Order: sequence, then C-alpha cells, then structure tokens
Amino acid sequence: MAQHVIEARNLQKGFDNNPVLKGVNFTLKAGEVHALVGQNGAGKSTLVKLLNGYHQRDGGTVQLFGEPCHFSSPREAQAKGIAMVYQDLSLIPSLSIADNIFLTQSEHGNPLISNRERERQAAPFLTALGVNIDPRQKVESLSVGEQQFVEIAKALAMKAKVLVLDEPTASLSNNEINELFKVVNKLKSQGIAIIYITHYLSDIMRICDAVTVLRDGYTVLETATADTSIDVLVEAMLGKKANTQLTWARQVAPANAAQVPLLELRDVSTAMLSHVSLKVMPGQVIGLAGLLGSGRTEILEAIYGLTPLTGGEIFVNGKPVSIASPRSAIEKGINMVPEERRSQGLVLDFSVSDNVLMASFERISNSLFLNKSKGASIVNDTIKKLGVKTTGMEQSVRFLSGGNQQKVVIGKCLSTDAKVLLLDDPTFGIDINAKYEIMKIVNQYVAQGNGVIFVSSEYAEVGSFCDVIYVVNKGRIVRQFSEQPMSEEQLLAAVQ
Ligand SMILES: Nc1ncnc2c1ncn2[C@@H]1O[C@H](COP(=O)(O)OP(=O)(O)OP(=O)(O)O)[C@@H](O)[C@H]1O
Repeated sequence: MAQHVIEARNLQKGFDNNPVLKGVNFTLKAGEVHALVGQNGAGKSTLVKLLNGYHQRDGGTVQLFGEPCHFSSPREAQAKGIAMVYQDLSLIPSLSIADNIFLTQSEHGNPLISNRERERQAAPFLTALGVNIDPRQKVESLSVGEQQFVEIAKALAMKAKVLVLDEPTASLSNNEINELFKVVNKLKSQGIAIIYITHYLSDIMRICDAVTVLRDGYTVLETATADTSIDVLVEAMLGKKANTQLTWARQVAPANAAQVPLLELRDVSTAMLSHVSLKVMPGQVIGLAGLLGSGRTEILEAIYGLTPLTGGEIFVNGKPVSIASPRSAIEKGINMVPEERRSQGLVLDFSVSDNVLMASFERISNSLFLNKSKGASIVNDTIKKLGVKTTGMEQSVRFLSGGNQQKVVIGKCLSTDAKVLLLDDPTFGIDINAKYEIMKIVNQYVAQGNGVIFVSSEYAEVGSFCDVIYVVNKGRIVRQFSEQPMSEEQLLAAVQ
C-alpha cells in the first residue's frame, strides 16, 4: 500500500471544555488535492491548525510519511514540509517578491545574499508555478491572485510537501481562478499534496481528487471526488437532505413609478466613480455586477459615507441628503454589510451580543436604560435564524469561525431599523445552508417594503436574485437589466 503523506486518526480538540473535534480521521495521499468541507464552525480550520502545530491536539494520532509526529509550532511543521497559505495573506507589501519568498529563511540564519542573487534564486519558484511575474516587483503592486501565487512560491522555497489552501478562490476574478487551478495542477504533478478548504462545492468537483466532510466533530465522509456528487456532499455536511439550489429566483417586484425611491443616486462621482445614477424602489433587490475592481464596492462606500462625493446628489425618500459618515448613513436608514467583515464589521473582542446590538442601540434603549430582555431576544433570534455556531451570546466573536463571524455582521445589520441595506458579497465564506437562510431573510426584508443593493462575486446569485442589475465598469454604470432571471453566462458576458 502506498505510504500516506498524512494519516490522522481519532483527532480530538476542544476549547474551554467545548469539544470541536471529537473523532476526526483524515488521510492525505501524495500528489492529491484533498478538499475539506463542512458547515461554518465544523472544525476545518481547527483540523489544519492541529496538523500544522498552531494548536495542540487533546487526543488522537498523526503520522507524517509513516512517522508519528507532534508539532509544537507552525515553524516546526514548516521544517517538515507542511505550509499554510492563509486567507489573510502574510506577505510584507513594501518588499519585493524575491524578498518575501526568502523572508522566513533569512530569519533562519541563511547567509545574507545580494538582492540580485535573491531575485535570481526566486525566479525558478515562480516559473515552477507557470506564472509570469517579475521577482523584483513589490508585493503591493500585485493583485490578490498574484499575491497568493507568491505565498505558494514562498512555500515551495521552503520545500513544502503539503500545502494548505484556505478558501483560495475568495476575492479572485474568474481569470485568476482559472490561473490558480492551473497552478494547483502543476503542484500536483510535482507530487505536492494539497489540503483545499472551500465552500464552493463546484470547485471541489472541478479540482479535487478526494473529499473529507466534517460534521458534529466527526469525519462523516471520506471519498474520491469521482465517486460522489454535490448532493451527497451537502447531505453529509448537513446530516439531512437539503435545498441545494445555487440560484434564488424570486417574485419580481415591478417598479411602481408612482412610488418614491427609497434611495436614489443622481450623477454621483467620487475619485473612483463617474456619473453613477441608480434607484432603489421599495421591495427591490438591486444587483451590482462587474469584474473585480470595477467600482461595485466603491458605489456602496459612496452611499455609506465612506468616500466623499465630488459631484452629483444622493436622495433618501425623495429628499437630497448629505452623508458624510457611516453614522450619518445609519441615521438616514442605510446600513452596510462590508466585504472586509473582520476589520470593518466587527469589534473582535466584544461578545456576539454586543456586536449584534451595537447598531440598534437606540431601538432597544429606553431613555437612559438598555432594555435587556428586548436586546437578548434580538440576539437570540439572530443566533437562531442564521444558525450562528457559538457557545452563547456572551462568547467573544474573535473565537467564532470565519463564516460565523460573517453571520454576526449580517445579523447586526438586519436587526436595525434600516430601510436600505448595502450587502457587499454577504455570502462569501458562508456554508450552503446559511446562504439559503440569508437569502430567505433578505427576501422577507424587502417584502416589508425595504430595499437592498447586493454585490456578489457569484454571477448566478446576482442573476437570479436581483430585480434590476446594473453593470459597473471602470467606475461607471454601463448597462442596466430588468428582465429576470439572468443566467450566469449572460451576466458574465455582460460584464466583460
Ligand atoms: N481559539 C478558539 N477559542 C475558542 N473557540 C474556538 C477557537 N478556535 C475555534 N473555535 C471554535 O471552534 C469551532 C470550529 O471553528 P473552525 O474555525 O475550525 O471552523 P471552520 O469549519 O473552519 O468554519 P468556517 O467555515 O466558518 O471557516 C467554532 O465553533 C469556533 O468558535
């Protein structure tokens, strides 16, 4: 039998007496791309953090190339060839690619080498990935996708035999995703094994050889991708048959010209935007479609008072308004779920409860006193409706899994009295079940006469879910569609 790269048996790990992994098995073979899936909070990150020495296991065994192993730090694991490519990239933007590739190695006492020599030595690692970037370039001039390639090259320079890619396609354009998949195939052909964490099940069918599904602390399915299907994976993740639709056709809300728009932009310009006009009518979900960097997020930021207008006007309920800050936007009934949820949407050291209630303080405060039971019922409702996996409403959000943090940000916005919600990629990093719940809640929200502007990098979502879609390109609105639904292919063609 071929020797396995990693063979983990009956792994256990808990935090503060709260078991997360109760009996997890995981086998990784050489040259294999192995997907790790499970609902938000299932323990995917915890498992890889046990394998790379970031956390210490409470029980179970791990063998690396047939040898029992126990790493007490990521550095130790790295020395044995296990490298993580994190979602939050760990490169130093002001340094060159070559400097970044060898950064951790010089810390290990390698003889100092000249810049030119370092650039010469870096080049083959980039070439091995088949990417055409100059090692002299500064990392800050690279796209997110290119930065990820530098992270991978850095791991190769450290002689990685196992790479962990955590949500690698998040924030990548379609072209970059294709490039990434080519790189993954190259790595595979060089015998490198890859652990691939993602919520995009169709990516798994496309790029992974095997899948392990975690649920309730256990491995519930280990299979070759060729022997399974998306439906089977979803059922294993949820423990039940579920609605696995990837589109959300809704009842179209016909625009009623007699109604006053909840929000209107007329000829709005900023440093990044040029003459943007759009309307949000009561009951409507407005979609913004465009390639990465097209200006979709900038439109939301201009509305939310994060960037000053250099021209044009914003109207709320038909009246011109000036929105100079998020606070002023919230006062006018506009709230936003930002794309960068950890840094912009949450106070990490505050509890789930404080984070959810932060934006609705006035609604639940009764003169000088906070109405505690009203607050608790809003928080409980949010936890239940969105399925936030937490030990309780007092748990600090820092210790929630990435997807559950996102749910708290969404819960916080939905619990306010906002009439218009700006949702910037709200379903990114969210498991398929929670996605469905979020779409349902947004539906209910607009059915009450509210409005939503929705940005998503998944064209199938925008195409099927929105009443009106504006296509954004280079900071301008270039097209508008009101026929519903639009297919992913139609929308993709429109944004090019
Ligand atoms: N340092 C910690 N302290 C306390 N609890 C933690 C800690 N790290 C993780 N947890 C808990 O362990 C559980 C699993 O989290 P983990 O991040 O491994 O999930 P995940 O499957 O990666 O989720 P996601 O898909 O949302 O990224 C969560 O309930 C989380 O709150």
